[in-house]
Amino acid sequence: MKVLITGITGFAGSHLAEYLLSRGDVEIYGTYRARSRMDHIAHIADQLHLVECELQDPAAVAQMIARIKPAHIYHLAAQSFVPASWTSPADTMMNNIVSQLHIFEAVRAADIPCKIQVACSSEEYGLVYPDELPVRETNPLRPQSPYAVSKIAQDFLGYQYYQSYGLSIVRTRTFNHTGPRRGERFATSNFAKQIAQIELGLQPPHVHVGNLQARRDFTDVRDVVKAYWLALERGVPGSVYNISSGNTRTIEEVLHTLLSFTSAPVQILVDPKRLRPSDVEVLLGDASAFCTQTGWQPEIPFHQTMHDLLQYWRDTLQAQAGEKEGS
Ligand SMILES: Nc1nc2c(ncn2[C@@H]2O[C@H](COP(=O)(O)OP(=O)(O)O[C@H]3O[C@H](CO)[C@@H](O)[C@H](O)[C@@H]3O)[C@@H](O)[C@H]2O)c(=O)[nH]1
Repeated sequence: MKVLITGITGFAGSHLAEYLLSRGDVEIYGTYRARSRMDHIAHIADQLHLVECELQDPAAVAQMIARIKPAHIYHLAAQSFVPASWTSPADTMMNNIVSQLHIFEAVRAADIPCKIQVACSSEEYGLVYPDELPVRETNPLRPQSPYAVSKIAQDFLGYQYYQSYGLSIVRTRTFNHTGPRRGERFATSNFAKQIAQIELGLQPPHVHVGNLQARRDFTDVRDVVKAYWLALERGVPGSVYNISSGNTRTIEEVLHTLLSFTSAPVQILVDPKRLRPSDVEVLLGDASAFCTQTGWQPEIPFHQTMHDLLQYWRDTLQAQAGEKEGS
């Protein structure tokens, strides 16, 4: 079976490719852009069919889908960093909404029996009241960022293309996920990188942070990509599913978990530039609909995820230092 992963060079895309390869029953195609970095997939690149494709170009997308004729599309490519959606809101809308429209239109034009997973987000819930927790798929959406609005548009377009044209679309509203290869701008990875830099003497012993009071529901990316596979194998087309762990913790707790793995003395400094115009205060998801439908359960404990993320940064920084010495 041919599967297509948009954004295969990214964080979730690279983990999904690894997971699908471990299953051994699929032929994997993946899109990247001219400026994409290949580090996350370099170790498996010879087992993938990589296709350069700008998803904002409708003709390129149509040609690519008509040629590959994938049975599954995992649409993971996106502008996924919430703060960037305030500095470049139009770019976020184009990347997230328009690219997805091009994929849907290309599948319609190719007239192929293709299942599509749309990567939506818990950010869509935005402002959630205490009596609404844990949040279910039926909760009102009260977005707190342009990014959240873009994900609501992706989500509702998925619903509408299913209703209007019968496209076999499953929407996943994934709560925060992290692990090795997480982009360094995101809180967990940013803190882990800073700690690893402090250990190596590459930065003074200060960890710079933003809003530590926000609460998030974290799942390991390696569990999340299994959920994406199950979403298309066992999910009901037209449906939307939360993917979450059912646990919430403050960002301060996340930081202290990471700090528990180091003996480096560290001072925590709040950087006002890291605060957002409006931040989602609390996210805690109810994934029971997805678990019941697909049998999915998150397996990797949060401590393990944080440990592996810190180790990822230690290894990455040491490798970079080795390269500099060698050159
Ligand atoms: N990035 C960042 N966030 C910080 C920092 N300090 C505190 N935070 C807080 O940590 C929380 C998590 O921020 P991010 O890791 O940037 O993730 P996010 O905004 O919750 O968005 C992530 O999860 C969404 C699902 O809910 C995803 O859709 C999105 O793409 C992203 O992965 C936010 O409340 C943010 O204000 C910091 O130094 N950097």
